Amino acid sequence: MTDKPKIPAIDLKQLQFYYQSGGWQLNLPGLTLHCGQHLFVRGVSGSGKTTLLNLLCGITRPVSGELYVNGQPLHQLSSSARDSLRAKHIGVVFQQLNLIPYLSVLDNTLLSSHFAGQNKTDSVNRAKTLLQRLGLQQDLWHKPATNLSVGQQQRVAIARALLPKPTLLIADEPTSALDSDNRDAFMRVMLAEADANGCTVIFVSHDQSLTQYFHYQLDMQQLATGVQPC
Ligand SMILES: Nc1ncnc2c1ncn2[C@@H]1O[C@H](COP(=O)(O)OP(=O)(O)OP(=O)(O)O)[C@@H](O)[C@H]1O
Repeated sequence: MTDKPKIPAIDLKQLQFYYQSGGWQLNLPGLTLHCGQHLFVRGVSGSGKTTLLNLLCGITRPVSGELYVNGQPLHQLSSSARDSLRAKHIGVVFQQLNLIPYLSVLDNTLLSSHFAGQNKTDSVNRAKTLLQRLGLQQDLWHKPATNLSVGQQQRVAIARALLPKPTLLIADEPTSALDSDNRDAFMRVMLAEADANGCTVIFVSHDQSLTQYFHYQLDMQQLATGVQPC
């Protein structure tokens, strides 16, 4: 009996995207990433890194081409179906973090498990453990997110993204405000959590020193010419 072929975590083919205002275009011939692989993406400012992440997590839809995430055809799904897939399976850390200013650190963290439909008591316990491992101690948990420094907010954002144990984690410059000790702790917690849950990671950063943490690295120029990470 032969093994069933494994479904890639990410599989894109001849993907094209441009904004309504025109001018700039993203053309990606192909990219395949398998479950559990961790990819570091770099590129000069304006090369399309954030646009690529928005496509991969279904916030925007490609103009043409095919984009499969865990076998789901994102290029064919409605906006609400893409939102539902993201809530259940994709953890995202946006460059702007998108924390709710008036909610506490703990409630911001819990939002992801709420949208994923997970058990509240289990989620609260796991959220507290994650926050602690990221160096955010109990005295901060009930403060509004806006009372935190940007580096602390970045750690809340990764805790929120990791909480529901996503199958795909997408992070856009999530460590830009962290000092080196907190950045290293952040990377260790993020990747240990990802490995424990078989989660695929796509991580965008300008910080070249972080490439040591990843299985593969690519720049946007390589992606635009169809270079594969393996
Ligand atoms: N909402 C938008 N409408 C029109 N053009 C946009 C929009 N967002 C980005 N762009 C353009 O698309 C291109 C890619 O932008 P994107 O933000 O993806 O780049 P980036 O590599 O993430 O940049 P940075 O490293 O500075 O964050 C740029 O030329 C940018 O001006």
